[in-house]
Amino acid sequence: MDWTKMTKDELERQYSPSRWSHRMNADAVIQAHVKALKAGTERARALAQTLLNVPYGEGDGEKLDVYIPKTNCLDLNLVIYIHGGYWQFLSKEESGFLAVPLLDKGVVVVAVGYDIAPKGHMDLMVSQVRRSVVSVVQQYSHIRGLYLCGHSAGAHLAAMVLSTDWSQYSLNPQIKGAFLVSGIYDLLPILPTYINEPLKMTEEVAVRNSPSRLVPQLQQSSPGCQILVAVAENDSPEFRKQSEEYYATLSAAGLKVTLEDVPDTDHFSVVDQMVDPEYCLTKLLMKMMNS
Ligand SMILES: N[C@@H](CC(=O)c1ccccc1NC=O)C(=O)O
Repeated sequence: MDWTKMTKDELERQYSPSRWSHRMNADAVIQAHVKALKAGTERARALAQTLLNVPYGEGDGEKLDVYIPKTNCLDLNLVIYIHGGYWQFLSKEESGFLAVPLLDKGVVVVAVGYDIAPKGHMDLMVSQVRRSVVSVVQQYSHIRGLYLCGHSAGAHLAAMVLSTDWSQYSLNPQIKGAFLVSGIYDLLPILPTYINEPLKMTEEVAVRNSPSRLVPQLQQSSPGCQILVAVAENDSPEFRKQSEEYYATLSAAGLKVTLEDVPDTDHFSVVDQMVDPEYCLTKLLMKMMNS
């Protein structure tokens, strides 16, 4: 069904990922997700050489964590991870888990912090993640390749980074690949829902921050970027449609994009399993970096 024909209740159901898990009830699945992210981040902090709370701007929330392989080799790839949580939950403190499988393979992982709502608003969060990428490129200019990975609201923010008009910034980061996991690319359907209560987006804000409408800018800014749009098999029909439609738009624009429908996953397990080096998305990310 077209979202414009849905009631507020139905939209809220479609945009409540925890209600669609086949593993657990809504509260339990979120709890398990946060627990898995925290445990993974703790492991990563033990395994890596870390630089925590590195500022990328003046604001209190404008800090990032760097996870560096202990066996220092030259020619490293770097992945910037942008956490999810509907622009109002989670932080970089539980967002280092992706380093667990990648450190061994000589990949630096950066977990970006940004000001979630109600402190932050959509334009600010988008500006923060863009500036964090510029700052990482300035700091690590010698790296082999720069990649982005984002989950849920973080996939939205990563897609907004790809669609940046860099003429406003001090440099143009060459992003080699982007891993967009269970993202939202059109913000209009969430305007009438509870998700927008702390965000307070107007239609104008939602329109200018919807990656689905910024594909021409992406084509200009990131024409060679390899993009993987991944969605969980058990994501809600609306979430699945968000990924399918964004993939189709990118593909029609001639971009290098693939759609990955990840079997036997829900909105949360689709990303928290990335601590496992044998998980299909972890392998695909490694493959992207080695291609
Ligand atoms: N109300 C949302 C909550 C949610 O999405 C969420 C909550 C805590 C941490 C992460 C979340 N979502 C995505 O990462 C839900 O029903 O799943």
